[in-house]
This record gives sequence, C-alpha cells and structure tokens, in this order.
Amino acid sequence: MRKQIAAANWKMNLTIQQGEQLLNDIIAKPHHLSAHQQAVFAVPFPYLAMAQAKMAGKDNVFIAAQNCYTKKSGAYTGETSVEMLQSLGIQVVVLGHSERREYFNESNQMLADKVNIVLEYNCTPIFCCGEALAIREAGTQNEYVAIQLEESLFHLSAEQIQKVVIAYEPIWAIGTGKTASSEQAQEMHAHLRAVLAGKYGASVADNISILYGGSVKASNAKEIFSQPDVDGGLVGGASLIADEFVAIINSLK
Ligand SMILES: O=C[C@H](O)COP(=O)(O)O
Repeated sequence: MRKQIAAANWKMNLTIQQGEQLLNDIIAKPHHLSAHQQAVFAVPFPYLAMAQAKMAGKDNVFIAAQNCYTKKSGAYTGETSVEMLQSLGIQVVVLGHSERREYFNESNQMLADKVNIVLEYNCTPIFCCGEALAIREAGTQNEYVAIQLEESLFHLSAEQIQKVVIAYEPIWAIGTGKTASSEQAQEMHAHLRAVLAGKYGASVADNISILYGGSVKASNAKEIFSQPDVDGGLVGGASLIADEFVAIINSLK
C-alpha cells in the first residue's frame, strides 16, 4: 500500500515555545500510526533541532524543512543546504509550496534543481503543485498541473520518482476555508496519477503518494482521505491546533 501521510506545515507561525508546546500536546493525545502511515511536521528552520529531538525514536514520525537551497554549500547568505538539514537528521523537505512560488519566484526549473539535490542526499521531497483560481475558472487546471510535474519531475528516473511525495494544493483553497470537494480532489489526483503513469507506467504511478492540501481540517479529513487517489494531506492552519491535527492523523486510511 502507498504511504498515507498527514503532513503539518506550520509555515511562518508560532514561537519556539509555542511550537514545543504544540508538539507536547500532540504527543499526549491518543493517535496511532500503522506501518504504512506517517506524520510529518514541517516546522520553521530555527525549530528543526527542537522538533527533531522531541520526536526522536517515534515510529513513522518525521520532521521536515519547508524549503532548501539548490547548492551544496558556499557563499549563499541566508540559505540552507540539504547537507545542513541532514546533519540535523532531517530527511524530508517540502518544495515548491505555492507561497514560495508566488512570493519568492520559485520556478518549475528551480524546483527541478531542488528536487535533484534533495534526492542526491537520499532525502524525500514533498513536491507541491496546484493551480490558482483564474486557472480553475478557465478550466485549464489539468494541463497547468501536468506542466508543473513535467518541468520539475519528469527528468527523474522511475526509481527516483518513487521517492517523491506529491502534494496537490489548489491555491484557491489554501487558508481560505474553501476546500476542494472530495470529488474535485479525487478527480485531480486521478489525473496526476494518470500523468505519472503516462510517463513511468501504472505500477510506478501506483507507488507514489499524492497528498491533498487546502483547508483540510478534522471535520473534512476523513472524507477527503477516503478518496482512492488521495493519500493524506498537507495541512496548514489546522496543523497549529493539537486536537485538529491529531484528528487528521487519525483520519488517515
Ligand atoms: O501547506 C499547507 C497548505 O498551504 C494548506 O494550508 P491550509 O490548510 O491553511 O489551507
């Protein structure tokens, strides 16, 4: 079975004290992760060591970075390399979130480089894709998202692509309270899997986890995650509330 993943994206929220308290609260609440399920916490860079230490030894729990740079090391003030992340024990990196694409001009080509370096260090990229409202209204979302995959991922081998987790996040549903319906999510996830199958074959595409992101919360997670091509979620706002995120973890199939 494909990995089913509940991934928290704290974005630029919380102090380290609040973040530590949130992790303590989540640990204290009953939740269960089977062998095919994972909980991931993408926390701000300054909190990675704290979060990594807090979750050390917990099965199927991973701390993730929200970004990394394309280069191995050098004179790139303010940037963070995958080697630095790895030296903290971090094995997962979120790449190409729509906020990074919009506010920091991350292009599909730059993301191809970031995917490459994350894989080079045997870490897992959670590669985000998704369309803006205008694209959805024009009805061209399928083509748009397929191009994001093609330009950032399709240079990978079949072996490499199976190490990538994809997160589909329609931008119009992020932080807006406007969730894609479970049918809309399933439709796009099935499309993404078909695009992957077209390039790599169905058995490879079947192995790739595709997460949904955009106003996932405790009250809608189970229905969204129950869709056959939805393998969990990348969660923003609701991941900052212990009860909400624990319920989301417990909604994984
Ligand atoms: O990375 C998470 C997504 O941007 C979703 O954020 P949200 O759950 O606040 O809508």
